[in-house]
Amino acid sequence: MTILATDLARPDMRALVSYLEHDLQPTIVLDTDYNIVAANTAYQRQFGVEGRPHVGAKCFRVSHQFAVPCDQAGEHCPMRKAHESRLPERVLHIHHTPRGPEHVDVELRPLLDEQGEVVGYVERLNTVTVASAQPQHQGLVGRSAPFKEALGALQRAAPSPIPVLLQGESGTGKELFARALHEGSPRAGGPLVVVDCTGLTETLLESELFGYEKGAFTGALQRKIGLAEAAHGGTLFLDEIGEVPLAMQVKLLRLIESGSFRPVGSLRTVHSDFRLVCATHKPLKDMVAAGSFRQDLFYRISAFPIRLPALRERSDDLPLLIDSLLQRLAPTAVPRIDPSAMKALGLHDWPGNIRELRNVLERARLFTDDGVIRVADLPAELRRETPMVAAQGRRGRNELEQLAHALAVFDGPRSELAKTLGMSERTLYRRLQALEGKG
Ligand SMILES: Nc1ncnc2c1ncn2[C@@H]1O[C@H](COP(=O)(O)OP(=O)(O)OP(=O)(O)O)[C@@H](O)[C@H]1O
Repeated sequence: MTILATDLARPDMRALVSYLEHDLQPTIVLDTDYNIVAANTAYQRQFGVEGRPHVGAKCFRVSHQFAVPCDQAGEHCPMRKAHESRLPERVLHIHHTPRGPEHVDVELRPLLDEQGEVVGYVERLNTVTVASAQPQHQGLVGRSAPFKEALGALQRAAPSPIPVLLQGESGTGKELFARALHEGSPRAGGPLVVVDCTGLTETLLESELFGYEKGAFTGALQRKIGLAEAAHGGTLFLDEIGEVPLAMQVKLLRLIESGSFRPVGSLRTVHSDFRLVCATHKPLKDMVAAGSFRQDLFYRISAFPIRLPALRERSDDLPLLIDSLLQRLAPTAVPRIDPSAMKALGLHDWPGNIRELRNVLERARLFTDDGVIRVADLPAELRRETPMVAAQGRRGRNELEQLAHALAVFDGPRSELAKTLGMSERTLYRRLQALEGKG
C-alpha cells in the first residue's frame, strides 16, 4: 500500500493502512483536504492508471476529473456530510475509471482523534455491476439523476431479503430492475421466476403459482410443480401484481406470510423459501382506497418501494439508451442517428417509455439503407412533433419502397414486422399486395 508522508503516516495510521491492505475491496485513505494519502492494492488494481495509484492527488480530480470538490460541481459529496455528522456516509457516484465511467457505491467512514475531531476518512469503493453508465449490449444502462436514485435504492435493497415493490409506467424497465435485484442479491445463484399476473383468472393463477396434482381438474394429466415452488432458493417476481383478482389476493397473502401453500387438488403443504419482488404500473394505494386491492397485501409487498422514472423524466439518458439499444438490435452493423433525427427523438414524450424507444429504433433501422437513421425513417407521430425537422427529411422515397426495404432486411414473421412498423397485420397485407401489384 502506498502512503503519502503526511500526518496520516503516523504509526497508528500505518497500522490502519496495513489492515486495509488486506481488504479485497478497493479502499483509500483521505485527509480532510480531499487528498488521497493511501491506496490499497485492490484500489490500485481497479482504479490505478499504469501502476500510478493516484496517491497525492485530490479525490474529486481522480474520480470525476473535476477541478473542485463534488458538492461544488453539482454532485453529492459524502465527505462534507461525514464531516458534519461524524458518521459513515454512503452514496452512489459515477466515477471516471480506466474502463470509462462506472457506477460506484462509495462508503466513507470518518477517522476521529482523541478529541473526536475528524482527521481523515477511509473510503471503500464497490463497483456496481448490475447497471452501466456506458452503452452496453445488455442490462440496465443510465446515468441521469432520476436513474441513479432508483439504482441507489436497488443497491440498498439487493443484499437484504426485504420484499421490493417496483412502481413505474409500462416500459420503464421494471423487469430489468427485478433481474438486477436478483443478480445483486445473495440468491443470484438461485432461480429467478417471473410470473406475469396480467389476464390470469383466479384458477389459472392458482394452478400456475401453486402447481397441481394429477387429476386435480380436467386436463391435469400429470402433477406439475408451481412457480412458487420453482423459485425456492431464489427470487419470485410477480409482475403486474395490481392485476391479481381480489379472490386470489388472500391466497397470495398467505403464501407471502408463511412461504407455504397447497398445490391444487393436494392435501400436502409445500414450503418454498423465496425473496419476493413485485411490480406494477397501477396506483395500488388508490386501489386499496377503492377496495380493489387488499390493504394487508399492499403492506406486505411494499416494504421497500422503488419508483422507476418515466423516460421523459430522464431525457439526459436518451443518447446512452439509444446507443445501447442500437447495439442490441444490430450488433454487427450499428446504425448511426443523424442530428435532426436525434432532435426529433428528444422532443417526443415517450408514453411507452423505453419499450417504445426500442420499437421506434427497430422500425427506423429497417427503413435505413445506408446505416444512418434520419427523420424520414421515424414514425409519423415523431415527425409531426418536429415540422421543421421533418421538412428536412432526406428522401422522397415512397412508402412502398420503404416497405420493400423493410421486408428485405427483416428477419422474422410478418406479424412481428407489422408490430415493428406500427401497423395492423391487415394493413401490412394490403400494402404488400399493392407492392406485388407494382412489381
Ligand atoms: N435502463 C435500461 N437500460 C436499457 N434497457 C432498458 C432499460 N430499461 C428498460 N430497458 C429495455 O426496455 C424494454 C422494456 O423494459 P421492461 O420489460 O423491463 O419494462 P417494464 O416496465 O417491465 O414493462 P411492462 O410494465 O410493460 O411489463 C426492454 O427491452 C428492456 O430491455
